[in-house]
Amino acid sequence: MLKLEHIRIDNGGFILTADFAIPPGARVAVIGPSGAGKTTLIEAVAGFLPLSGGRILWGESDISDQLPGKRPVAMLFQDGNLFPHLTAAQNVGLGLHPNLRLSDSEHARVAQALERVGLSGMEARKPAALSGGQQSRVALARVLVQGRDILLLDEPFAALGPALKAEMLDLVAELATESGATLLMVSHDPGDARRIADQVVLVAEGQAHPPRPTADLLDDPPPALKAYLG
Ligand SMILES: Nc1ncnc2c1ncn2[C@@H]1O[C@H](COP(=O)(O)OP(=O)(O)OP(=O)(O)O)[C@@H](O)[C@H]1O
Repeated sequence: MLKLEHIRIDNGGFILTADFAIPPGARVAVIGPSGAGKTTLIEAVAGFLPLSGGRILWGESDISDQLPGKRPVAMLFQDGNLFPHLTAAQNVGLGLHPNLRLSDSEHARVAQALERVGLSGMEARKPAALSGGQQSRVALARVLVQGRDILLLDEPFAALGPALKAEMLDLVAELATESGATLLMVSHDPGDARRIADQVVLVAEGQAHPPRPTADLLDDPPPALKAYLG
């Protein structure tokens, strides 16, 4: 269980509060107007932003003061964040060790992760020699190889076309199910939420609201969501 216990985040004067729990293995979409605080919420869970109140718990442990690398989280950024001078395998290996000194079993884990996202045989290619979709797969393999309990995705596939985005979302859902990881995904697109999320956290008016079943919320949106959905 990921518990956000009366948390308060102060992001340069912008204040966001949240008080709810997310069951393990849930797939949660985080939606809301631009500037409402979706990234702020995800970054606080990842440990990139400190709390100014409350606690974040994973199971029984309080992770509020843990450094990002020590938390049970892996984050997939908007642009994938691949290094152009490194191969696909090296970019994935960074998920295990920033210095890329990997043991034999770690090299095997990198190869397995690349295979799982459909990139066998492309280990030695650099990002420039991969398509946009393949680059997204490398970034996803880097998240996967870390084997963390919580996956945080911030608008991960915004740059991809609709068909490719749908394919990547389905792959993320499959991988989360396989590993039992809890997924939190920021998206601007309610269609993404319907596609892979069983619950939705609405971020609006300074608050991240408790998760609600996706169809319930999107079929009968509260005013703040209605205004955003148009
Ligand atoms: N470093 C900062 N200093 C001051 N204010 C900030 C800082 N970073 C973000 N903010 C403000 O915090 C608020 C929330 O930003 P955040 O990026 O979390 O929103 P968002 O919902 O993810 O937006 P978008 O959908 O546009 O990406 C915004 O009003 C933004 O201007």
